Amino acid sequence: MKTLFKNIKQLLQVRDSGVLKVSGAEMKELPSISNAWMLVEDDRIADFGSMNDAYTGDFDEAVDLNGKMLLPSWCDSHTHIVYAGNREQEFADRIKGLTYEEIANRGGGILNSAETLQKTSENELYEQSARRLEEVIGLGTGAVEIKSGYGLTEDAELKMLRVIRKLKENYQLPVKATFLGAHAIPSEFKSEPKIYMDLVIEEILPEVARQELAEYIDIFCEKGYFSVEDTNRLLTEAKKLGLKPKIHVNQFHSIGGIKAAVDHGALSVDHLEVMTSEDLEILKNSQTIPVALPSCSLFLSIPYTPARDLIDAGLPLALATDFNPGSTPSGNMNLVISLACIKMKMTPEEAINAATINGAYAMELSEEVGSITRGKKANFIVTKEIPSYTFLPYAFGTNSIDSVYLNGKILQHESAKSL
Ligand SMILES: N=CN[C@@H](CCC(=O)O)C(=O)O
Ligand SMILES: [Zn+2]
Repeated sequence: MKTLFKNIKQLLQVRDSGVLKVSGAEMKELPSISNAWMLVEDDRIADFGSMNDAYTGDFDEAVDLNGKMLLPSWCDSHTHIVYAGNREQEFADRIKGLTYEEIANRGGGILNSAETLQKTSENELYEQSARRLEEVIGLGTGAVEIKSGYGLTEDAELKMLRVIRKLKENYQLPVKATFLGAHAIPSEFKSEPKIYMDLVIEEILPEVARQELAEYIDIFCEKGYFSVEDTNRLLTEAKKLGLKPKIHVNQFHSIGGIKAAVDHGALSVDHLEVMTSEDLEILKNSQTIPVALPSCSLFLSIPYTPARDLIDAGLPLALATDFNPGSTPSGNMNLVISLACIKMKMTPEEAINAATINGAYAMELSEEVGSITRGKKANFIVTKEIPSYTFLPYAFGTNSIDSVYLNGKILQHESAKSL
């Protein structure tokens, strides 16, 4: 099946194969073709060019995109989409003056979500999570990473990871799974946190690896959660089982998590709201990609990741949602790119690069998705008629998406199932 998309106002993020991420000043460039065509053959991008050099080959169907733009789907490399229930009561409590930390200290926060998830059946958890996944696909996400970490017992962590596996099987977008058993210390281990780490490392992790339920390992390396020593221990063991680190660091404090991550060859370090110059230097000498989560900063009123410092130091940067019930109850990558521009002073080109090709890199998917490249998966967004691509982050809160495609097929009725 060959479909020709013609009269595309602008075809965005056009790259040769081999560009797996963009760093520093490269992020200012968003290669594009104005007045373009693109040919999709089955589930792949087959070819593209300028309408001035029109496509003359055969095709089965033509779609006229007069005035509309086409860009690769968003690649959301950090989410916690699989969770049960919500935490809107904590939201109201924070408005009244309690802090995120105070709520966590009185047994709320991650432990609150874990209690709910433990009581929720696997089927119900799947149904709630599938609804969220369908919502974000409709918002233009075409590849996603999903973490466990709201189970905090062997049974509940494995339940979460089985739900992620089922989402992978049932939905037509690449899904990567991350084991985040070290997300918070359950209350029963409060006085002996080491025993919980022993459980995660000696019991749960080997089972996750045996059942091949996750590609990545994560830990919340933060004061009051897990130490650098815990991080080193976990990452050492996970590596032996073939799980690469993508870890939560520097959300509230810089305690040495970035160094530990880089020492263990982490694929990404995520959050980074609090950065020291030493942290920046360590990243400059590494292959680890920083990931910023601006919707979390908005929701918790905490600092934004210093994107300018990172990019101006020549580093790559990816943007992701962090979709979760506590710190970011939103999986909207369109809002993420707006916040990146408005609050982090990223240019529209930098934000779109960070949310597409660099997001794909942060999931080891940039040979498959993240740019308009011959041979890549035809996962893309068609915009409404908009004046320029800058309109996407500029018109924050506006839905500028006309339609989304996964594997060359248009999403019907808000559902990406069984395309
Ligand atoms: N910071 C750690 N984990 C999540 C939030 C967890 C929660 O509050 O439920 C995050 O990435 O923001
Ligand atoms: Zn997170």
